[in-house]
Amino acid sequence: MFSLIGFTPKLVMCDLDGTLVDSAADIHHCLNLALDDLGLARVSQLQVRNWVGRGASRLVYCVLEAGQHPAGLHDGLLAGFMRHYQQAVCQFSRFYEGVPEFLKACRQAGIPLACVTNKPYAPAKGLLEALDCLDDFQLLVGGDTLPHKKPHPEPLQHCLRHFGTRPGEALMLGDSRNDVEAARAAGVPCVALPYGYNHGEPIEACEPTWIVPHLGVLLDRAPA
Ligand SMILES: O=C(O)COP(=O)(O)O
Ligand SMILES: [Mg+2]
Repeated sequence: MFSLIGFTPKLVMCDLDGTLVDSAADIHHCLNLALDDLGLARVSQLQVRNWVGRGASRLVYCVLEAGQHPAGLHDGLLAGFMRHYQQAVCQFSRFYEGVPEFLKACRQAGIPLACVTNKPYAPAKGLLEALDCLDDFQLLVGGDTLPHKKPHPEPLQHCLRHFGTRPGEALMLGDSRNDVEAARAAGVPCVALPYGYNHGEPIEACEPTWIVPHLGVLLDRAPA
């Protein structure tokens, strides 16, 4: 395990949306239910895929801006979205290729896992629970857990302190510029996945330490 990156990390910090879980269909569905409640036009799943990654509040601002709706609707739409999403966080969401095997391998190797997401804590916990992997993570940091979220290094530094791990001995896994920049600012090497949500920008442009097609590649098995 981990021969591709040349060291065995003492802590693996994982982004959630777009890295472990393809969650855009549920986010899209619940956003549209909240838009319906307010009599506003629906958005497409492609739009949502380009907006996810900076937390729920920013997501709602993107929706309002795209529909040319007044910013004053933000708090109402956010509350509606959170209500719907909390009730139906995992109707369509699925792990990406290699994720269950990767989590299992880390568990078996005794490598602690933290989930570091910009998604608010409550739905992040609900999603991990629904996918039956909450217990794989010794720590969950949501977008509303600390004063700053990614790309600020604070969530990663919080994890490093919690586990007493030095930055260079940890590993960040992510799909977006937020993850790569947070890792860089915290001094943590970063494996990026190219399949997630990066606001339309190729992940190469963010210059992560490594890019792998899926997390199964880190397990040193021959690809299927
Ligand atoms: O919900 C979001 O904004 C994305 O969260 P992520 O940090 O898990 O990609
Ligand atoms: Mg992400």
